[in-house]
Amino acid sequence: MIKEKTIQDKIKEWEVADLPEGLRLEFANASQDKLEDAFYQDLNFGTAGMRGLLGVGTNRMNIFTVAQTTEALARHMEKQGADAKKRGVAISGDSRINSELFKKVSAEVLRTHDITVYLFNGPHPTPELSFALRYLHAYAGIMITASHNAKEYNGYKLYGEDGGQLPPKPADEIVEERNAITDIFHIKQVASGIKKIGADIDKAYLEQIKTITINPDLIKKWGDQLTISFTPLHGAGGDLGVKALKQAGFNKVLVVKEQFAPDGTFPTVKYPNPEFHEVFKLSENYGAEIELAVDPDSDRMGVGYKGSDGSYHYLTGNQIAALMVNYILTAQEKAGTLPANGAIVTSNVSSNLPELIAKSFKIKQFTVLTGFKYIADKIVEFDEKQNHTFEFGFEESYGFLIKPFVHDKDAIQAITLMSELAAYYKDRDMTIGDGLDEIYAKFGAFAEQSKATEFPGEKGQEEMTAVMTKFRNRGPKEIGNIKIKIVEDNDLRISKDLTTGATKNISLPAANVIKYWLEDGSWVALRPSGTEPKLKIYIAAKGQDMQAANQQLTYLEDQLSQLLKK
Ligand SMILES: O=P(O)(O)OC[C@H]1O[C@H](O)[C@H](O)[C@@H](O)[C@@H]1O
Repeated sequence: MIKEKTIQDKIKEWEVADLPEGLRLEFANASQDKLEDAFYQDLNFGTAGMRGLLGVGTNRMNIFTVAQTTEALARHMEKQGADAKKRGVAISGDSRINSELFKKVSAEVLRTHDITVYLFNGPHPTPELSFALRYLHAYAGIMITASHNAKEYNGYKLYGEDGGQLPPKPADEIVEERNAITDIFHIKQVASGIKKIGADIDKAYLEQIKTITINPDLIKKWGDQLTISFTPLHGAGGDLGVKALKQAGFNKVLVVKEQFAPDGTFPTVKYPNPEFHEVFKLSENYGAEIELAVDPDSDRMGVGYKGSDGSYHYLTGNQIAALMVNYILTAQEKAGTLPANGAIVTSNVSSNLPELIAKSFKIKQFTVLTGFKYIADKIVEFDEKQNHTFEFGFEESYGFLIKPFVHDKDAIQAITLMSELAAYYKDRDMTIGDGLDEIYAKFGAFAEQSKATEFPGEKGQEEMTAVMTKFRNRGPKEIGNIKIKIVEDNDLRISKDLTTGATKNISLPAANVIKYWLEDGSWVALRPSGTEPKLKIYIAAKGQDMQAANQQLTYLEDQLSQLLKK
């Protein structure tokens, strides 16, 4: 039994350790509060692996915590046998501060265990790493990125041999290995025998991207006219993004120059997050018909379009997904390529509209928990059972996957499809917004929103747990004047119908999510984020038309915030 170290034990160890200059200075100047936050835990493994502030401490991203986690992966692989080690690990990273350094440390730790290492040269997108894993037949993958977080953060995503983010079981095993590594300052590293990759994988990945195009004639018709602005937000996706659009036949791509070069300080944006409209400020100057933005590791995409009034409008992740599902299935039906056993996969806090659209084409829908790894799991299951053709996967948090040659969300695929979709509406003399209205008229109006409240630090964690417990214990019967019909408590994995009292088991794994289905078909859900110290609140309001749905959304938002204050 290893005795757990106290915060003070850990601080003492770091005090005498041989730290690089930057970390040493930070340590020396840190306040007591800061030190406590930096040492109260080892960096958490959440929805998307390990993510945290750069800096000194066990609760921070630095060369020591990165080496420790990689050593844990290596020990885990030793236990899997010679084949796993021979197949090896592919390592990539985005443009963030220290991404290159952490890639190097990871590579060198693995090499001491004689594990094959494929190291991407320079910044590359996350979906490309996912693709590379199956392309290289590697055993695992490491992606150094903190996705869309501010520049102060970095992170470490672990991938399995199927190209998906590591599911909870192996992730837990690696965390256990990590806990057993008590001296994190003397983890061995060797620099020899690292295989460099990059241009070769770009080429193979871009070849696959060609399969995204459904209607090449449409692109031939509009490719020289449709204007598209594209920003990688200082991240890793610029080069591949431009190449993907070019090869598909879009010749009017206006690159947002100020944000094109990889730069981990993200000089033009505070949060390089395409969920936020602010990131499009510079794009707007380019005056394009559609605006595409991808986050620094190019797994998420945001979209804006110029409305008939000449101003820009921004879509939510749910709206983008509805448009995409509608376009894919419509275009495939026309081309005669719609599969008979097609299926889409969505998370339990995402919109139901894509499901309604899919069902109108006799395409099935599957629900999973938040975390794209669960969508990837479904793809693997479809492959094994040969029972469904994967047609689309998405999460409301701006993550989309069109073709399963990647097993994670892929913004390079998404910008390619989105451009074709814009051409489809242009061909019909419509904007993307008109396209959405057409969908609402057919399937019903939905207004959705995801909001997050910050609960930082150790105290924040406790407060967030308390909010969830309070909701569970209080058991509201209505939100404002709208009755709750069904309560889904995913922690207990029980769904209860409040009108009949009947209960059903939820087949999803346990997770801290509560979802209230209201009698008018709207729903609200609460869950602590698994990547950031935030409580996420999701609202999906239904109405006769968009005005009614929006009104309902405002009403529910207001009522819910009152409930949260109680
Ligand atoms: O809501 P969270 O737990 O913070 O997760 C938000 C998102 O984080 C990462 O990007 C994961 O890859 C996604 O699958 C997930 O949806």
